[in-house]
Amino acid sequence: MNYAENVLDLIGSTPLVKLNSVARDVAPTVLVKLEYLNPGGSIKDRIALKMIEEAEAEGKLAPGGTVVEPTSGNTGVGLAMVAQQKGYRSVFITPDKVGQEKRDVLKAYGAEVVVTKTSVAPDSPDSYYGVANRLEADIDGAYQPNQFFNPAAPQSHYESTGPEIWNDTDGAITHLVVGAGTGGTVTGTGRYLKEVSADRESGPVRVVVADPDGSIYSGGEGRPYFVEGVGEDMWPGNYDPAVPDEIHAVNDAESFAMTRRLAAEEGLLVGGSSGMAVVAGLRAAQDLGPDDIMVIILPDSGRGYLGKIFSDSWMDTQGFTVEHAETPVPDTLGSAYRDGGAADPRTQPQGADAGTSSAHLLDSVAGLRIGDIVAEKGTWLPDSLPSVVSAVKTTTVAEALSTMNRYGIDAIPVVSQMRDDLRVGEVLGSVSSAGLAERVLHGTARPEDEVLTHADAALPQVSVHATAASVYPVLRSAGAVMVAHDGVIQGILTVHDLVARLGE
Ligand SMILES: N[C@@H](CCSC[C@H](N)C(=O)O)C(=O)O
Repeated sequence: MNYAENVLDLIGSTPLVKLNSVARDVAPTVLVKLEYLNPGGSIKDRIALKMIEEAEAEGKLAPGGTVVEPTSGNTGVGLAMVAQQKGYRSVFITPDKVGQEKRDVLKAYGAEVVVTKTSVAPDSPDSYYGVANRLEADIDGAYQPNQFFNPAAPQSHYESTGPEIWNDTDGAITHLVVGAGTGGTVTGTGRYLKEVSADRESGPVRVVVADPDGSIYSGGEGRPYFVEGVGEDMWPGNYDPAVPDEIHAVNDAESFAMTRRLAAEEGLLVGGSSGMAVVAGLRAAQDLGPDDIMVIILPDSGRGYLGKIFSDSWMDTQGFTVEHAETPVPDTLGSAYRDGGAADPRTQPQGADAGTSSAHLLDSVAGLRIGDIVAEKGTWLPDSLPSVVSAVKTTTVAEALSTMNRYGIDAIPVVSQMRDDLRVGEVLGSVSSAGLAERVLHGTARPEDEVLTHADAALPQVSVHATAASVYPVLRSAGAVMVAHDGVIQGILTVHDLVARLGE
């Protein structure tokens, strides 16, 4: 009989598969390592097991103990699985950019989940690191593996991921491509492969790091991005900068487009960090020849992102372009639609346009593209007016009110920093002149208060690709909407902006 004694025995030994369709324009053989085939669904099972075993061996974790860890999800799943099998309680702290599906998975394993804000500084007590430290101190018998600094994490890749890749390529791998988050995968796997190939005639393995645009590894300031589980806003001890040979910044739009292509063309349902790694790999492969063998690590499955990267409406709302394969409707079906049967899906609004009506909007406005209205608005606004009028979180209620009065705007976003290219993740909420004025008049807000303490939910967000007709119902109830393209806010649209387009 062939079976494992325990699910933990199934961690590792993941296969390599060749990319065909998406890599057809590059010369090297491009192989991907399918880490979603680990039992917890990601590469993080490897570090979870190693960190817990080391903690037990060192007496840091004992029966009755609790595992506490800040995580963007996958390390949490690995730790939850290991903790459950070994009889420990587990508590995970995840930033709010982590999707609900991932949190539900943690709970399914029996873990407890605490959610923190994504847009807080890493050294804030309210960041997911800060809350984890507090819980570790408060819970009796708690142990925080600390994937960002625990040397057992890179060691697990040095002992397993690296040797697996070396053996499965018969020592022929020339390039390793890997996303960096905590830094453990690139440090451990890269270090092993470089060492084992050091004396090779063809030279050592070259390590290519893929990094979300905005993250510090590729020179960013730690600005927010949508891709999950990779990139950083602080330097983790497990990232050894001596290991990478090149680092590529990849933006969310490129990562998500490739993630969808991997599912649609290669049969690989993987997460956004996998799409990001493949974009970086194919970029690096442009300069390589047919004898090169590239291995790209795909960290997790796409099942945790069905409500995001694989949801047309989520993608649309963030302003990402959704490519659709053309599905021809048979002629007979088409004529049935034409003959007054059911509505023809080819002509019905989809995504953001679905389920709304343009009956109450004049034809001259209804069909206008929101992105065009916002761009046009930019051409006649005074130069002094930023494309997105907003209030930085630390400004006062009085200043926010005066900004809205000055520009004649009813509602503005509250942001972490003033930016020309404001990212969706930098929007913390919104304030309206009516709402703030009412609070001041009722004494529940003082003019000198920080505006963030009186912010409401963020303004609704729509895509540049949406039409005025589809956006109008939201606009009418909210008064203003944020218009996004590729995760960046292009401007604010108000009902007045639609009125201004009448008669043009
Ligand atoms: N800063 C990153 C996440 C860091 S790595 C965490 C790890 N992948 C995990 O599963 O916990 C982000 O922006 O998501």
